[in-house]
Amino acid sequence: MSVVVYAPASIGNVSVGFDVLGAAVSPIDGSLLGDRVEVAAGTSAFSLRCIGAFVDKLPPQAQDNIVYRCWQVFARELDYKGITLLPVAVTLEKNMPIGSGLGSSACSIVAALDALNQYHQQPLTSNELLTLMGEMEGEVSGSVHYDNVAPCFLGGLQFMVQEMDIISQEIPCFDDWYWVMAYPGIKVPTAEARAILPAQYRRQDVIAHGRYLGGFIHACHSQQPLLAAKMIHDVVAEPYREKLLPRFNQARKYALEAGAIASGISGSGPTMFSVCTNLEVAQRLAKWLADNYIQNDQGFVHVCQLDKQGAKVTGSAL
Ligand SMILES: Nc1ncnc2c1ncn2[C@@H]1O[C@H](COP(=O)(O)OP(=O)(O)O)[C@@H](O)[C@H]1O
Ligand SMILES: N[C@@H](CCOP(=O)(O)O)C(=O)O
Repeated sequence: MSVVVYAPASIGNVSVGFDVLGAAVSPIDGSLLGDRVEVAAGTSAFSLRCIGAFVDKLPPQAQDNIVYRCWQVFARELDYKGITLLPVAVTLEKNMPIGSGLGSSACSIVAALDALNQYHQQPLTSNELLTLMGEMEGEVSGSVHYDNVAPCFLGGLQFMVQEMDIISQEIPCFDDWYWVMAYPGIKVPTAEARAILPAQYRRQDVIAHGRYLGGFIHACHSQQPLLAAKMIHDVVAEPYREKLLPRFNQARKYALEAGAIASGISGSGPTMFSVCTNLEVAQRLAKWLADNYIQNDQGFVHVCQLDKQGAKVTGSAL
């Protein structure tokens, strides 16, 4: 018996909520934009086989793969609970480019921990799993943030509450929005994109950030899509990161002139997202981005919508 889990791409920050907002997305054409992990019976405590389009971008040594660390912390938690750890053979299908701004590490982390937990008949609660997921993200990016792993695991648009033992809760969003995701094909390591951010901000930026974030959350709850779109502004990270994204400003200007209602950096980049309310506009923009924002054959553009389910067990073995 084996378990295969698919974990979707995510948009960290969603521009307006640095480290506290994240959205899971999936291509409307049904193609996979996420990693898959299979856990099967092993002949030793742990083995790892890696396949997939971006397998050659992974660390060559298994012990440097975050999936291995996921198994180690999962084993730690079972030991605390006095539960027997089963020998496992793990397969990672690496479909997500690394350093992409699409939550690539989160996809592997979520798929691995969810699959290990399912294979062991779910000894850990969702909150316990999400806590481990945040710990793993902190290892690869230098500081714990949940805005990729929470939407990737739980689906939808997630707000990082982090109070009263609640890590994340879903915010109602707009299921009819089209999220055009354009990955240019170059790498921007999250850790580096976090290191360049200032330690302090001006009062006026703090006030603006509070207005945008609070306004966005209010507009989502009161279902005012155009107001929500107007609030999608990043005064925390984008002013410092845009220089890491060649052609981003021109692409964002084109997107808004072409009919997108919002556009920004996905996670720490270089992927950019643009929100459209009309499929034809989204598809026309996707074509333009493919011709003008993509920089090599590793790049791609997908028209997506919110993935409301998040991580899911899939039938097909790897
Ligand atoms: N299975 C994995 N998937 C993605 N990154 C991994 C994995 N295992 C180890 N890593 C390492 O984690 C780091 C992830 O880099 P990061 O910039 O956070 O990527 P992303 O922003 O796409 O998640 C890289 O140094 C990468 O080598
Ligand atoms: N809040 C994080 C999000 C990183 O997303 P990723 O997809 O680039 O890993 C940040 O902005 O650093």
